[in-house]
Amino acid sequence: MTSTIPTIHLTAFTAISTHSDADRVDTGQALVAALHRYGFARVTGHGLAKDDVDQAFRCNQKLFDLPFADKMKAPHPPGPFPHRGYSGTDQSAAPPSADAVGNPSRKMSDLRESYEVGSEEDDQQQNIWLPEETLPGFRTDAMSLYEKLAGIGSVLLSAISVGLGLDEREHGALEQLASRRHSQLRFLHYPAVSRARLQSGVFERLPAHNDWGSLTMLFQDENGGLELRDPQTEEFIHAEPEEGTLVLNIGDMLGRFTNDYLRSAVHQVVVPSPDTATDERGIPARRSIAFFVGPVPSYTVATLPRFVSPENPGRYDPVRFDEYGAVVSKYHYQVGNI
Ligand SMILES: O=C(O)CCC(=O)C(=O)O
Ligand SMILES: [Fe+2]
Repeated sequence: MTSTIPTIHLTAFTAISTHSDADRVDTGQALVAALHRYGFARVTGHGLAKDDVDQAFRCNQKLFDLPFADKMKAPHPPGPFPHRGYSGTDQSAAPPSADAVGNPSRKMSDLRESYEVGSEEDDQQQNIWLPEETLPGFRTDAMSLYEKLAGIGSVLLSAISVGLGLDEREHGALEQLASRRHSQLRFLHYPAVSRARLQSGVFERLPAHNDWGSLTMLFQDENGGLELRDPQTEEFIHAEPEEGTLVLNIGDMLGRFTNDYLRSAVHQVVVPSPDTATDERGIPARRSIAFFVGPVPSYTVATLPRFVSPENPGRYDPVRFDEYGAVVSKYHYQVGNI
């Protein structure tokens, strides 16, 4: 693996008064260059305070540490929609037999649990909450995190707009790709993997996929595993966890909007190689928090004319975000990716 993930310092956009317009153009262009070349970047100076990140991971831990029966008080409904509440399997149940371990049809959810949250003002999907007494403060904390991350999503889009040099009309179209009421916050927990299970083969915790929104911000704990595919070499690059850094990746909507000038990034979460399992018990658990920025569901995403030319014909027809999401999420649900 030769490539490294570029790091962009966003302070020109998050500490406005101490930076000039020229700084913002430099930052925007550096961000766009990274997203054009790779479809992803690390971002520092994003404006989410360390305390907020720590609090978010405490929330993640308390949530998934609950007994399975408690987590099932807010179950994700069957099917991909609404994409809200808890998905996972009972980790305390008997581990699968050796046969089941080698069986590729085993549900991926054995290796992952998640909890999805949206805006309280989302008119399409309602949140599914645990009873307050089951996890006091979770609802308030999750909503506060949602709002902060939605704000950072808008800042990132502004930086992209400056970097692309969009005019006012084009900027208006880009802004439609981020709806504060229709984005999604996802808490993820990948349980520890025992030595016995590791020896049965290395598998993904989350198979390779693209996100279908506009862009995704990802915070991960110190236990790595996230890999992003370099679109030129097609090699996966390991995103080594770094404190204070989020990993930004482009989703399908921004890919379509820019005719792939900004590339929707293929990414996955792998179980670290068994050789790295210094712990007798195997590979430790991993936690992450993803925030998916997306358009209003009824919005039709069309490629900006500036990205289309006779040499570079348009690759995509306009598509309504909800119609696109319905097809893609149904697929992901069927294969067990969500
Ligand atoms: O957990 C991670 O690092 C990645 C999560 C992810 O890609 C997703 O939820 O779409
Ligand atoms: Fe993803």
